[in-house]
Amino acid sequence: MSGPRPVVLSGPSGAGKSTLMKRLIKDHEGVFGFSVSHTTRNPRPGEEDGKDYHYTTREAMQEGIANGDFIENAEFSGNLYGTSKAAIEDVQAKNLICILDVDIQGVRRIKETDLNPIYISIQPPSMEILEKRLRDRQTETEESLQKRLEAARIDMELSKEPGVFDIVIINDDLERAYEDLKDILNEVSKTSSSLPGHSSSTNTRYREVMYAVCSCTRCG
Ligand SMILES: Nc1nc2c(ncn2[C@@H]2O[C@H](COP(=O)(O)OP(=O)(O)O)[C@@H](O)[C@H]2O)c(=O)[nH]1
Ligand SMILES: Nc1ncnc2c1ncn2[C@@H]1O[C@H](COP(=O)(O)OP(=O)(O)O)[C@@H](O)[C@H]1O
Repeated sequence: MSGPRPVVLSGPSGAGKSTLMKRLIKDHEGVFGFSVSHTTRNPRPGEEDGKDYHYTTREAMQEGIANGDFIENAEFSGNLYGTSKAAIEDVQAKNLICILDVDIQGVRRIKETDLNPIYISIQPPSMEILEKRLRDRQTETEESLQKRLEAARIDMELSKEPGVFDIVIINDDLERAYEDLKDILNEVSKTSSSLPGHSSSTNTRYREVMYAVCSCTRCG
């Protein structure tokens, strides 16, 4: 795939991915674009078709998957979700950095493609805080909340495996997490425009991250 490297945001439902991503896109107009996924779940109040998701039926989505329209798809909490090729092409055609919000299954499937994104995991400080945030959000029934918590436990374990993510951000304090996300993406954009630029970073933590995501011969 050509153009700037896409960014995959993953992590448990309720970790704060949408909150961080929406803010990032709003604060950097003309820089980032969201890959609008398809889903069979119902829209929540305030969500817009074509903006938050393409809301569809299982039959239509399965047909699209069979046609090869999706780069990845997964079942999550009783619904189908997937990233269409068109969703990514729409963003890349505008020369924006494509941001994808996918679950851990999506991360694994994207790794089998040639998309070559940066993989960032957004994690909650604890299961207790995650549950509180999901309850306070008031978007889930008790049943879907329990399914999300079960998926979150699995996600939090798998995310610890080395090599799955380039970086993990703990979303405890929202401002701090947002600053971390911006700093990381800043470093990524610097290094992709002028390689090798990593050693110019004075921040040890980000330097380590950049060595992890870089494919240049100096760092590889
Ligand atoms: N694999 C995959 N996962 C997706 C996609 N779109 C959203 N998801 C994930 O599906 C899960 C549920 O998303 P959603 O229903 O919006 O609930 P929320 O995460 O609690 O706001 C989240 O983990 C998302 O990251 C997609 O296109 N592919
Ligand atoms: N750092 C934070 N502190 C407190 N509440 C948060 C924080 N980050 C997100 N939230 C809230 O937690 C809920 C889940 O966040 P959301 O962005 O919807 O998560 P996700 O997209 O990962 O499912 C939302 O109601 C959001 O306002």
